[in-house]
Amino acid sequence: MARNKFDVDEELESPFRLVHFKRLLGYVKPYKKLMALTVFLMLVASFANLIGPYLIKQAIDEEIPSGNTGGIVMLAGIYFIAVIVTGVCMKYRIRIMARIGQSVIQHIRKDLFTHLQKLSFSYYDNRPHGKILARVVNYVNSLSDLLSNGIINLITDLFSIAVIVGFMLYIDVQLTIMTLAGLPVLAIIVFLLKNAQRRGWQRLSNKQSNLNAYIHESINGIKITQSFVREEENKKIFRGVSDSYRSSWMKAVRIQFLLSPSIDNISVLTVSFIYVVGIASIGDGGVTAGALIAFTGYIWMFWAPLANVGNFYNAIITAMAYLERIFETIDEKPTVKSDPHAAILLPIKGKVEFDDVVFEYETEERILDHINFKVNPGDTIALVGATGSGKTTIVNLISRFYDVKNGQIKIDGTDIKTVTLPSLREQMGIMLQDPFIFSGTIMDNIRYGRLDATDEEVIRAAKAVQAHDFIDDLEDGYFTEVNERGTRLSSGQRQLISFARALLADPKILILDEATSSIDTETELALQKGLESLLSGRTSFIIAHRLSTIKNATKIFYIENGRIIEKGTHNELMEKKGHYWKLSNSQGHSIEAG
Ligand SMILES: Nc1ncnc2c1ncn2[C@@H]1O[C@H](COP(=O)(O)OP(=O)(O)OP(=O)(O)O)[C@@H](O)[C@H]1O
Repeated sequence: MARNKFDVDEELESPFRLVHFKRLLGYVKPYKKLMALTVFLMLVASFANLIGPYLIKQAIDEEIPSGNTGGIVMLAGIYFIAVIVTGVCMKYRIRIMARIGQSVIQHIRKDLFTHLQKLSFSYYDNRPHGKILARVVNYVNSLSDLLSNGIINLITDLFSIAVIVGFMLYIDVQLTIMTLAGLPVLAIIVFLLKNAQRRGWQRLSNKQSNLNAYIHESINGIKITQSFVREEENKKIFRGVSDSYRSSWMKAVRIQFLLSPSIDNISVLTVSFIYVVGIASIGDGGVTAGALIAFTGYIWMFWAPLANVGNFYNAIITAMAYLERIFETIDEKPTVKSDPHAAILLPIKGKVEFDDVVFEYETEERILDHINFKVNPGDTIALVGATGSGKTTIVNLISRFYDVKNGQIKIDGTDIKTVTLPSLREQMGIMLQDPFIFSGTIMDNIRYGRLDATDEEVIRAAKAVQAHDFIDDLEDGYFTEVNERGTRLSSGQRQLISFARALLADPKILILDEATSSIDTETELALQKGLESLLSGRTSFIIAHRLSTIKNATKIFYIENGRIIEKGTHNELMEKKGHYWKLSNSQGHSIEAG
């Protein structure tokens, strides 16, 4: 059962977890020298920036009244240098931080992708692929800002706040206390608004993930959509998903735009208040005009870093939710994995045994019920039976795509759970009903399972399965580019390519899951020869609804409700006049009827 459909929001509300934050810092650690340099640059920049109002105060209160032109020029010069220093430091800080941020993101994304490659079928069975995509792309991107700016900004903002308050106290203690008195009120407003803002962004990224999942599903199913003329219905669903994305976007920005004017208003109120109090006290020998101007300058500068600290708090809380999902994926244990003490499966002969195998998917419904059989090397086994009876499940277990619940599967007498997965799967060749074609050339696609094969070996394999002629007819022959899923090829051609791919990989055990279903009778006849060379010397399991393709099998297993209820050669089963005979007759009748 799908854990999360395209229209079900992911849980994105998570508390701050120090362990995740530490893990994130682990990714940043290799860049700690560069980070230290950036902090230094930021501190220099903010100090140079903050000195401005103080210089103005000096000019107004000291140099202008005393008519000291040299002093004024010197202050202007210091100001000019401060501006240049700020600019240069900022430029390098942005450059270094962007580099660190992107490197860290690349590292996290690489870990995610590498791990996704290892996860078992059951993981993919249960999740919309668009949402997995959102984790690798969108969620990781969302960390970018936090990593590029957030952490460093926090340090410099806290530093700026301390320096500003220092300058303010130096200018006038009383005015500073008055300014800071309003601080708790502002903090509460910022906190509340920011909280709402964070929830707004989380809702938005949920909706974006849903949108991703739906678009992904729709692209994959486009042919079915068009053939069932579902475009209008799908448009309605899309409009629904996209409307909720739009409205959550609107809500998020509405809250965001509320914050900035609020802070501006509070700043203006505070500055006005300080002007009133300050001007009233100028005459009484209180603050000087220059001090008042400098002081209000600092007030303006004070709110920005304060709001940034609030921003950081929210950015980190939001990032925590993303990190949680990202680390959850990285930590997801493959349900099927090599045992730590697993041995390498040495080159096999191809004997396969199912010893009282019981199997259930995550739904815990019994799918295979005490399956027993022994297959000798080189045998061809055909699996037949009604749809949903468990044929594909049996062959999936041989490659250990899922683990059995009870019983054992042995290859050449070795329990497949005791050997490493790569050494097992390398000796298997699997061809599915809808063979996957990757973007690239036909040559690349055939070579997919054996990268060291020469061009001549690829061509020989293609010839053996009768694929050479059609490939040769393509405009660039073996070097013709095909797109993902091989949409420019017919399904029969895709199957022939997957036959060649399997032959080239030279597996000892071959699994053909309805692999000949899309090949026309003429091609099939030609293919029989190729298939013979493909099957010879290998143990093969063939699932086919068309019984004509499996008459020559060493043994035929008739599967019903997860059990083998008939076993034997075609002739034996025909004589038995049981289920296989009935199936065979029904196909004969339907052919006659057709
Ligand atoms: N990933 C899965 N999760 C849960 N149940 C599954 C999963 N895959 C298959 N099943 C169920 O297991 C049963 C056997 O499926 P299986 O694909 O092995 O049948 P089959 O005999 O190969 O069918 P067909 O001939 O239609 O391909 C079915 O009832 C199916 O619904």
